[in-house]
Amino acid sequence: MSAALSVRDLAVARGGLPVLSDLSFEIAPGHALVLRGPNGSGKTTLLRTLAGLQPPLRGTVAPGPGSIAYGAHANGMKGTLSVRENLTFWAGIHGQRDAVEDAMRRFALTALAERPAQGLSAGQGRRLGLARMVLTGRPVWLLDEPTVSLDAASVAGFADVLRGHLATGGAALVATHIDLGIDAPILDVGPYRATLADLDRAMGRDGGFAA
Ligand SMILES: Nc1ncnc2c1ncn2[C@@H]1O[C@H](COP(=O)(O)OP(=O)(O)OP(=O)(O)O)[C@@H](O)[C@H]1O
Repeated sequence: MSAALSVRDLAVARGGLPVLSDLSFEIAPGHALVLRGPNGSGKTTLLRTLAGLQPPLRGTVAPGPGSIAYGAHANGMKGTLSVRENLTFWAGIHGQRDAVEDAMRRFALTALAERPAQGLSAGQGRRLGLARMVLTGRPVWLLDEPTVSLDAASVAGFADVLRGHLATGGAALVATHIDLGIDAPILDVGPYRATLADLDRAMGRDGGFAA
């Protein structure tokens, strides 16, 4: 079976500076991979690159961004529109309008359906962002600290949704510091930290000693 996500010899940069290099991994359909590494080690940069939000320095990512749903933030929601209106809009873009009520139920948003998005708490907004991601209907989820601001019940609810996604052949790459109770290997980005040689390469220098 072909990989849901295949990354080959990837190098990524932030602000023009190489952050990670020589990364290769695959995620099979039905599987998740947990991203770990200290603050500033490049997890977000990697996820943004995989999502097609910024170009890689080198390497390949397959499939393209059209198969990938990124994020867990409520960014981009219309603050004056209600939770239901926002989700209906996003679901419509992805041909998933029939799935809106179920997504609201799964993220405990039904009671908040008529609430303007700008009136949500941080955790409620996070649940709205996760519901929007689910409504893309895309097979590969890239999640950047999805449980930040979530209470214990919401973390458990999210883990259930993620398990359901994997059970139906979806895949996920999740940067998280907490144990989601998902059976997934861990990819520590520490060993892939970019070197001075990567910086030289990115700046078009040969990295050798000056004569
Ligand atoms: N907007 C930016 N412009 C330039 N450099 C940035 C920017 N955001 C982050 N960086 C730098 O890029 C590097 C990688 O940051 P990144 O956010 O990918 O790490 P992270 O592993 O996700 O960190 P955290 O665990 O704190 O979320 C860090 O050195 C960081 O300081």
